[in-house]
Amino acid sequence: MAGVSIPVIDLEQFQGQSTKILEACKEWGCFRIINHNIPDKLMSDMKQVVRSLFDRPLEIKRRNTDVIEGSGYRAPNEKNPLYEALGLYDIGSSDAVETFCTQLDASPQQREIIKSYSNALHKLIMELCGKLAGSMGLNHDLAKGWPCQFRINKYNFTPESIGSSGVQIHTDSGFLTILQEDDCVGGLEVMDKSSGKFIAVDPFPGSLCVNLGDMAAAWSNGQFCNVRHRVQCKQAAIRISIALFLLGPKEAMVEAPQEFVDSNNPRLFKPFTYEYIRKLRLSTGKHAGEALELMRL
Ligand SMILES: O=C(O)CCC(=O)C(=O)O
Ligand SMILES: [Fe+2]
Repeated sequence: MAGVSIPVIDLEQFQGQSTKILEACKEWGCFRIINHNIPDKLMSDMKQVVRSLFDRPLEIKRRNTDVIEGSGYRAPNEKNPLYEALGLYDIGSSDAVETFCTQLDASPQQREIIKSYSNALHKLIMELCGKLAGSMGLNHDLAKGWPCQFRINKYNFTPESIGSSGVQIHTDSGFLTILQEDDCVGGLEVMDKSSGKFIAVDPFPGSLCVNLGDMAAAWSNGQFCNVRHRVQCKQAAIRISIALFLLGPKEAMVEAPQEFVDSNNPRLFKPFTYEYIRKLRLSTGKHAGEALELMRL
């Protein structure tokens, strides 16, 4: 749909925009943030580090093993032949960040950039989640102690691949994702839930894209949209994106607070753990929100 774009939220004006942000969460499940306090230089330095990590030989990338299923290196495969990823669980742990750097032979300078980026993004995602909870009239420390998965993505788009899929349609499994997309190469598309049509999310250098996942839909008793999205190959170029996923409580049940439930808004989902949904998605191969639908009461 030409001319339609996702909402833009100015984080410096957050107080005045809480209605806009809640509307974005409900109608889109995604929005852009500007004035987020992450320096442009840190974002571009990190992108350069990411490119260089992907240029490591395969045997080095393979050292980046899973900590939880799906958290480590993903080589291109039959389903997603253009796509490669490296990852880290949990970015809130400085030991895990050090291990990631060591596995990938990061230089001292690259290590500093990865550490600064991790700290800054971790702080931002926690603050953003707190602000969302606050806008819903609840305690700001909703996500205290929740683990965060970090993933860097590389798409090797070629002239032959134009029009094909880089990453297939999915929802993110966690609560909130902050995505630094490629500042030049587009391809991300989000589904407009009212029309079911995909909308291109074009590059917007300096901003960050926020997606809400399955946990946010469950926690809000279905008020927030777990946005379906995909990446399409639009041009023959390497595309880099950097994603931070705030997952969900480690052990506690995910369920909507009583404030979101009344006779007009009955409880929609059975309580479940984040781990349960993550495993259900992986074991069924259903990644586009169907696992959450199985939890409906
Ligand atoms: O590369 C992108 O822009 C999106 C990546 C994504 O959706 C994901 O890592 O979950
Ligand atoms: Fe995603």
